[in-house]
Amino acid sequence: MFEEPEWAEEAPVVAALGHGPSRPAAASQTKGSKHSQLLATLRALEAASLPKQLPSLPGSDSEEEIAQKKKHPKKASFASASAEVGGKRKGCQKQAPTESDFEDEEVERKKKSCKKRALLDRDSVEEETRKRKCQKPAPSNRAQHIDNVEQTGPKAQKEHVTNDPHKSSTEATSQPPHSLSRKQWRNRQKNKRRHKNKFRPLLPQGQAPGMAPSEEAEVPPAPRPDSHEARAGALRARMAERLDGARFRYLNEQLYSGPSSAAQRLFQEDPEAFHLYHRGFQNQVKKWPLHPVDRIIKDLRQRPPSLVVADFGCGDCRLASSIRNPVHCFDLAPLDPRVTVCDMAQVPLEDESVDVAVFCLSLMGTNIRDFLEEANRVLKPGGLLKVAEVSSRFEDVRAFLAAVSKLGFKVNSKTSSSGTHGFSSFSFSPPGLHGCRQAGVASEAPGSPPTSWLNMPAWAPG
Ligand SMILES: C[S@@+](CC[C@H](N)C(=O)[O-])C[C@H]1O[C@@H](n2cnc3c(N)ncnc32)[C@H](O)[C@@H]1O
Repeated sequence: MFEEPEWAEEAPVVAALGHGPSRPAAASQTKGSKHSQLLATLRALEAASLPKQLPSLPGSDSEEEIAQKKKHPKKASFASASAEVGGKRKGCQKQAPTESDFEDEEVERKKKSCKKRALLDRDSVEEETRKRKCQKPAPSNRAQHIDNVEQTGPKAQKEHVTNDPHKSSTEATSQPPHSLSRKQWRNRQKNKRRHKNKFRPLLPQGQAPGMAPSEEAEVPPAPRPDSHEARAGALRARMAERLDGARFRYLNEQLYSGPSSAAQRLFQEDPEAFHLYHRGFQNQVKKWPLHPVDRIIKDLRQRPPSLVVADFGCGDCRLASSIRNPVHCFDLAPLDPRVTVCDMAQVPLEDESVDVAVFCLSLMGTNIRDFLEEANRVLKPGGLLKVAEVSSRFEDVRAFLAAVSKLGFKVNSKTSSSGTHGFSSFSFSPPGLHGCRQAGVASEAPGSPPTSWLNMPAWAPG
């Protein structure tokens, strides 16, 4: 195998052949010496040509080469490094195409192997170079050669990264195991991908499929309309709605079946129940073709806006919001800042201070008479009492009118509609504080319960 130190010793001889001086006196000696020199040079050239071919088979690990490496492990390391790198580069660029002994495929494989080895051997080459530099000065051609090697390193590395996909870091991990055939390995990769996709959560709308897994995990996917989650959500909403409806009916029943003081306590202790009641009430209102308070609003709009109005059981103050008149709003709990929270059996108003008293769907509880007497107290003489209720509550309208008349009120008008959403509206004129009281007291035996004055069935919401 060609070794660079020998080449360095032989090189001057070659140089003398072409450029040395000629002397005729020692012609024969010179001729013989020249002849032997020529032979030596030829041998050197022959020897020099051999190793150049051998590195064109790098990585082939031929028996010969392995044997050489075994014989001179250290030298072989450097020699193979320098010669292989240099030779392989040449082999890759020039020599391989001229090697007719080898198949193209073999040459390609060796080219790749050449690049790999160039990188791997770079370190050992550098190390050996350092050692040699310390031992003796490097010949120019060798130094140049090592320079080439030095250049080959990064270059080879670059090529290694850019041109050799089999050696990229990502692919290196997915190299087929030696025990598997290429086809088996491909199938395995395909299965892995399928498995991965199978358990990947659905991408939310607009999310790119290439998004990083961490991002996918951070953004919870929106459930599809027909998904189990969506159906469960809809079911939960329906159940909650039903539960609210049931609680509304329960509260409604409570308000009608007990005295107003009990209703007041109920909402004081559980303010949320009041809101729930009103949500239920609003749901009922949506089903009605006409809200009775709108009829009262229409009527009051035709009257002077200076009239003072008292709304008993005002709810969300729809009346006060719809007319220009000053309105006193009373209720058991506030849905609006204008509300004065109180039991309407006792409102904080002066006697004979209002022009119009309104009870719209608010004659609830067993002490209706107390409400009407309180209205009579605050109404000015010549004032107006307006009552609107669900028609079904008036089992006997005449009985109702008779009871109210006993309090001193005079019936002005009545309108009634039947059916599920039927309402009855009445308008009364109060006889004045004194007369009302006399009428009320006169009609009832002392100490008798208010329910004995008038029995009105509770409104049962549909
Ligand atoms: C069915 S809502 C009607 C609300 C409003 N008047 C309307 O027509 O939209 C009945 C209202 O009367 C109130 N109410 C019932 N009894 C009451 C009482 N003793 N004192 C004050 N408000 C009462 C209830 O709290 C409820 O807000």
